Amino acid sequence: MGTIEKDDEGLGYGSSLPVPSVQEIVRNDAQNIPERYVKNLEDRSKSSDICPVSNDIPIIDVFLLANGDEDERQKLDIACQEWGFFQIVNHGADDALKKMKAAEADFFDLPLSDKMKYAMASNDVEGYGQGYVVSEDQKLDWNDLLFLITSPSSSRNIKYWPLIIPGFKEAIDEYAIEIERVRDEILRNLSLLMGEKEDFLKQLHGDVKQGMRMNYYPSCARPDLVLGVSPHSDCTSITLLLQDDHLTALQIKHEGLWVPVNPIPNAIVVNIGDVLEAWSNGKYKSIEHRAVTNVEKPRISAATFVIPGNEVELNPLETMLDDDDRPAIFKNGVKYIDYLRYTLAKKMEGKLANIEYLKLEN
Ligand SMILES: O=C(O)CCC(=O)C(=O)O
Ligand SMILES: [Fe+2]
Repeated sequence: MGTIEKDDEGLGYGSSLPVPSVQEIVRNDAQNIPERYVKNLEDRSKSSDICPVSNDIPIIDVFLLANGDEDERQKLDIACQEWGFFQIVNHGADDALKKMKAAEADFFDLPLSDKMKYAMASNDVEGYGQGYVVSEDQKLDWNDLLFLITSPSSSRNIKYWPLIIPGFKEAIDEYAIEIERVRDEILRNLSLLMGEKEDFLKQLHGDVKQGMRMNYYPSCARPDLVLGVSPHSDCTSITLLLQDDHLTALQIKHEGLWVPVNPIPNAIVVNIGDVLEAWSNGKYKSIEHRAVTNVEKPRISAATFVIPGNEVELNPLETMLDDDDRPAIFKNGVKYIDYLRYTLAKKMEGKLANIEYLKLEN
């Protein structure tokens, strides 16, 4: 099936102001950190806020889940309640994952003039640029990105796709299919855990889309002053993240401290987004996370966002409610598109500012 060329309406999700490429700033002068990237003192990473051990982040075996292993499903339940983050292994997507990482590295290796051919339009969040830039005086993250809607193929806006890179499209096609398979396995198990039929959550997404945010974090002479990505929760149902096998940079907020997510080679990091928190009436938690930078090497990551259809409502599910023990804490009737637009109109500033929009007043 061919991919349609869209008109200039964009996704209709929102927009982000154009800012310089950080990769280029570092290429021109690696020692100077422009003022716009120097975070306010209270927002910087401090060693006293970082948890010294991070071995507790759950590891889930997808092969066992797919075989109906009840213990593994219970592990998933605990992971989603207590951590909101876990790493998955035995997912069977090793080959696709390697090609995906290589294709992404090829894109950021292109000269700036080539990358700019895929720059975000002024009314869109898809394309090459930065996200969540809403004012000229806001502090910026040490990050460049390429955001693409990858599936269904009818939702792709091919003008943002760097098809000059041999194998780029094939790598994304293959990876997107593998991710859908893994996504469906996780959703199937979560449906059962939520007391629903196994295809329930998949159906609930309506016209589901997948979007991929490919992140490039240049090395930084002063990682203590900047952040790769500011603290945020994802406005997805779930997110599946590929990260560098050797650099620890992702951190999640757990019991008041930042816990580094040590990479496991070939694993995929999965996190619960705000949508699943609302559907589960708060049983499963979307977790605030951020990425820091390092002096030595650039880092790339690729987050696949599972995005429900625009009109899908974020009501807490009946099976997750109980008048006595679990009264509703999330509203009925909020449409996904309204929530997404609300979050994209603000800078990234943690989880609360977003999730409050979905919660009932107490
Ligand atoms: O690069 C990372 O490790 C995190 C990226 C992230 O949180 C995102 O793109 O939403
Ligand atoms: Fe994220």
